[in-house]
Amino acid sequence: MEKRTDMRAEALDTLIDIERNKKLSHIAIGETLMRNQFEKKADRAFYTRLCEGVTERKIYLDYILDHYSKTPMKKCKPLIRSLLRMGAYQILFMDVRDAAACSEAVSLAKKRGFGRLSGFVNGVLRTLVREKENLPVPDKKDDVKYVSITYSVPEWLSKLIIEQYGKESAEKIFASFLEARPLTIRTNLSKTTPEELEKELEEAGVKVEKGNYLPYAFTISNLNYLGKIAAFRQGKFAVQDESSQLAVAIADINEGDFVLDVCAAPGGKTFHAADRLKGAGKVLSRDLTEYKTELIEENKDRMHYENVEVQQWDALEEDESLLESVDVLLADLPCSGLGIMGRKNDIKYQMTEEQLGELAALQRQILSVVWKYVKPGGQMIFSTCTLNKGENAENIKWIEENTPLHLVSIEEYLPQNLKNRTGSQGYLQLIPGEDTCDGFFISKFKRPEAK
Ligand SMILES: C[S@@+](CC[C@H](N)C(=O)[O-])C[C@H]1O[C@@H](n2cnc3c(N)ncnc32)[C@H](O)[C@@H]1O
Repeated sequence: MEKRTDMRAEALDTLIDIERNKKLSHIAIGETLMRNQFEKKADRAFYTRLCEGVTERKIYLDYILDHYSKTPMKKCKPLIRSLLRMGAYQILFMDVRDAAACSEAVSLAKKRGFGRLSGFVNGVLRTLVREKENLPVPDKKDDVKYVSITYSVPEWLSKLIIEQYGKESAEKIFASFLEARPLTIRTNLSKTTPEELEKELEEAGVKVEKGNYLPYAFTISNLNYLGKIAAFRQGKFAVQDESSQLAVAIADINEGDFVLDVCAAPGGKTFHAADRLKGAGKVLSRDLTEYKTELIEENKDRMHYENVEVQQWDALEEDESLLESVDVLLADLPCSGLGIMGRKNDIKYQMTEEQLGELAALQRQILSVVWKYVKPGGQMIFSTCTLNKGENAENIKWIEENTPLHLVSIEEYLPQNLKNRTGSQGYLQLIPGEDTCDGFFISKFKRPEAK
């Protein structure tokens, strides 16, 4: 129990750090884990779940707390607000004794110099415990507000997804983001087989389940650190969602091909492509900054693909030396990331409507430069990890109208459970809640052969 108290104090500091310094939650959490090296797996899990849970359910928690507090959460001091959110999250979503959630919050308030507000914290949380079976429900007649509060998403985002996918799908999408996400991996087929990898991981005590779409994909659990797993250190697998794996699965990559990945960090698709080249051919893997290219280099060091060349290059700048030279162009462009909100809790709070428009425009600017690298008869895979149609459906229309490239069917590359949707038209939108993966958009274009 003493340890748990420490975990709550750590979580409180992290949540304040996120709010005050506008730090990304996974960075703030990662820094604390790195600094403290909590020994017990259960402590780490408790701390992480509390920080992530409070962050992802912030809007809902404030709605509930506002019902039981005389002072609205917006007006509370940051420390008290975070303490109340933490208490409410434990009471409503965690397997923790209610009395412990309340008393630990009160004791933390006192320890941090807010003794005179400890009665207020106690009162709000104890009322919540009493009313827990009788919680307020947002007004169902107002779709946007209802979805926004229930699934903790800003109203503009609730409105956007309802407009683009309908209310029922929007609810499924946002509900799925609140579920635990499994860690998905891709077998590096040039280094091992899926069967051997599965066996090796199980022998190391890792729980392994088959993927839903690709024969070389697995989800893994019951592990401490990836770095402790020999198969990972030896580059036998990469962490990659199946949706992202599908982006390379739909490309025809043949041994000897020249593949260019224009926005590559940390290298998920680069190394998948390299794996398919089986040592013959080359992947030129580019990203904008040194920090990003170093991330690709780190993965290269671990996975040892000699035929991957990493370069710092701004995709907006035309590289004349590459014109009409590339067999397969991977254009996995910067996007709003609305498809991976379940993994990255901050996206929904940090993204804005204006940024959506700016990102779609940036994608077009990059596309207007990079399509020219595709050789006649070559292909371009355009993908994003977003659900926003302005960056997806509208951009593929733009590519067809503004370049000689045209969409080609991807149906034959798709697994049975993704066939008969839009694959024959050359694209697929993967939808969380309906599909068992991140929200992702994939499309395939071909440049006509020279006459
Ligand atoms: C969606 S991520 C790429 C993910 C990667 N393809 C993978 O599978 O691991 C988009 C990347 O585009 C990069 N980027 C943004 N603007 C860029 C530019 N002007 N030139 C090159 N890369 C850029 C970002 O740094 C980011 O790493």
